[in-house]
Amino acid sequence: MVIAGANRMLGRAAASQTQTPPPTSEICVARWSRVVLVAMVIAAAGSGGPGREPQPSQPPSDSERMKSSLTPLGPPVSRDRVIDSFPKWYTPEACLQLREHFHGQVSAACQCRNTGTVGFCKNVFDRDYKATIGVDFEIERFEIAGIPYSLQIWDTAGQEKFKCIASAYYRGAQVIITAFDLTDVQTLEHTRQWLEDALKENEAGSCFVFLVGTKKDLLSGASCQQAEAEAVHLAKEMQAEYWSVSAKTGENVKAFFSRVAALAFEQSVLQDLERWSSARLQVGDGDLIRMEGSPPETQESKRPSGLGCC
Ligand SMILES: Nc1nc2c(ncn2[C@@H]2O[C@H](COP(=O)(O)OP(=O)(O)OP(=O)(O)O)[C@@H](O)[C@H]2O)c(=O)[nH]1
Repeated sequence: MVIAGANRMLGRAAASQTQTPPPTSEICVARWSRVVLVAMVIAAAGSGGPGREPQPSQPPSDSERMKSSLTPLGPPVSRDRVIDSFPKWYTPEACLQLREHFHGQVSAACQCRNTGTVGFCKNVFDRDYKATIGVDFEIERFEIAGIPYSLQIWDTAGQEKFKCIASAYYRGAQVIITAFDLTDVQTLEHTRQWLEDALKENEAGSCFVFLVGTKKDLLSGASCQQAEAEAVHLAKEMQAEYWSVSAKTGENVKAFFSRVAALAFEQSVLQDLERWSSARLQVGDGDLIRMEGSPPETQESKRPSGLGCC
């Protein structure tokens, strides 16, 4: 099954990623989280240290996937990846998070700060369709409320013949994005199956779910409204948040990925705050969320890791 928009949309949004991470001397908290694209689903992620990103050729191991990663402070991210305020939804009818601010605990833990910015993302739209073979992988770096944060984006193939490969990448996703072609309502139906497959591999209620209609540039007026109304209806059933985007014009792409990143970031911080509730948490010099004390004993924390807690 082919859903248009996934790769190219990612290409645009996943931009100038894959820069070499800095040395792991300073550490901040960000949980592994992944975005799985079910034919276009994403999983968000905190980036690991040098050489610690999972390789695109194989699904991440349990330790890579589950451990709370300790993100080194990186070089400044590009200006359009800086998120200072909680990004808004696209459709209030199909949105589970209508609030407009970061969770109070997250705002308190993070000290917003301005950073210098360098560069802009590559802005590519490819009109030729090249099928995803199995899975594509991108890392997109953000700065959210002054804290460096990375999304790992696993774009799984939409074609039926790659289904087995794709499903190996669903587990441990923090965000699931399932996409369809707004100009072909039949593709909307397929999103149910992709979502079901992705949810099977994850704990109930552990993922943010997004339904995304692509090729918005090809529709307007009543036909666009009609397609969106059907999508919003399905999104409500799926307990998903709905977005319409265009990879070609870039409409809503940045806003969408900002929203995904912000929700994933907030959840990561809240989970880490909960896990470390007995420890003292502090934002160090505006650069890092710094933990002191011992985290609760978990299987994760018992695993040997080169990334110690600061
Ligand atoms: N006009 C227009 N074309 C688009 C848009 N998004 C994708 N396309 C085109 O649709 C075709 C398929 O896009 P892909 O993103 O590769 O589709 P996909 O669903 O990811 O495909 P698989 O990864 O193989 O599942 C390509 O020819 C793209 O150029 C869009 O927003 N507008």
